[in-house]
Amino acid sequence: MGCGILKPRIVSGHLGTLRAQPKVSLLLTMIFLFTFFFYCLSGSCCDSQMSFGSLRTAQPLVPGGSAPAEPWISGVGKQLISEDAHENTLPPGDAQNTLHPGAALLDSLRPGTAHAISSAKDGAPINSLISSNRTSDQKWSRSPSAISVHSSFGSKKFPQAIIVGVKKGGTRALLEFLRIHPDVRALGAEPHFFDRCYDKGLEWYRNLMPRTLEGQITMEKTPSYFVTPEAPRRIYNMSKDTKLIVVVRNPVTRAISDYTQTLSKTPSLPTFQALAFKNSSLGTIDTTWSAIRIGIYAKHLENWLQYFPLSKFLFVSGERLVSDPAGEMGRVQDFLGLKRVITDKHFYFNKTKGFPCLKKPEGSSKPRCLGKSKGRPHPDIDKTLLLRLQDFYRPYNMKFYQMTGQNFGWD
Ligand SMILES: Nc1ncnc2c1ncn2[C@@H]1O[C@H](COP(=O)(O)OS(=O)(=O)O)[C@@H](OP(=O)(O)O)[C@H]1O
Repeated sequence: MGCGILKPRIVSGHLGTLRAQPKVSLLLTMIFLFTFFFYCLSGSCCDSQMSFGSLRTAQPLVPGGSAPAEPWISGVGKQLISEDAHENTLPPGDAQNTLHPGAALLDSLRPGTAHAISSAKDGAPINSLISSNRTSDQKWSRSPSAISVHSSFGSKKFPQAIIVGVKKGGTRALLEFLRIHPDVRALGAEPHFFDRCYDKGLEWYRNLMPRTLEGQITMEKTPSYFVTPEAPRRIYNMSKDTKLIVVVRNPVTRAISDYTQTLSKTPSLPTFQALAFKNSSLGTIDTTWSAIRIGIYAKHLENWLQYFPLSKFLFVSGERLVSDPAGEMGRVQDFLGLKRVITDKHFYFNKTKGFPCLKKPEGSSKPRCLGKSKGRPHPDIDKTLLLRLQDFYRPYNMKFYQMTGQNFGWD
């Protein structure tokens, strides 16, 4: 029985409208398909998938502000990244069991998910991503080009640029700002390879990296590298061409920020004054306390300069990263040889947060500020004590300005 018999039956049917029905439904289908096609072309299609994904990880708003309070590091990622340098760490013990085999497994078995995981802002344990729906959430939270291109192609390379310091300088903000650049692919978590995990070997390290295409830069940030005596030599041995970015901030404010972070975890911590001075009066400053020692930038830089020439460094002002993020990002992009894509239009100042935030962070269409652990209120420190610390740092700051050829205006 062919189509010929069916056709006359419909035509000869007593309901004349039957003849029109297939055409109408065909027309409606066409209209629907065209509408959907153009909807997708405009990008709205991905947005809807994005919001579907993000619905699962509801993000509260900053009180009184327009941006969500959640950090850019969202979802499962928060397990590793959300808090601070300490918590941004891939625990040395866990790292090999979770990241390396997991990443390898994903690369070989599920290329479509490898990108989402390796580029997760958080460096969430790979195992948890494999076994949860998060994988697909993360996948859909990205633009389609990112999914199809990055996930299946490219290769894992050693980072060509590393944010090596300094702790509490603004390193997270810098990395998250950089991540919106299409030619930057960065590991979200701090791998701590050159300080704590070096014995895992370079291949382990490379395997942590997100895949990159030709022309893209692989990056990571671990602020403790700057004060690790072995780090310069180890990085040099990986590649003497590595570009090194150091975000520096007034060492007095940095020390207080460091203290504030520890205090948030250990409320019984002695006062800042008790820790900063050897005999609790405003006597000798205790340079064995890491919060103080880290801020002697000139000393740490001397060690680095034994391996790398100054031209391999970019010193970013932590203060300007807050007051003029676009300007500072311009310098960073130039240093990395990138097209100036990140500009003023990517930032807005969130009054509630008191910091610049991104209008569209990587992988999201919504504005986002850094999390609660960034921009914490600092405890009040006695003015005399502050002046004493400022005096202490002054000669080191001067030396640092001289070495870098930049005046950061801390004095
Ligand atoms: N845009 C934006 N949003 C929030 N916070 C910002 C931003 N830019 C710089 N900062 C400053 O970054 C400080 C934290 O520095 P790090 O990210 O280097 O800290 S860490 O070492 O990774 O823990 C953090 O220090 P605290 O203010 O002491 O919390 C901030 O002052």
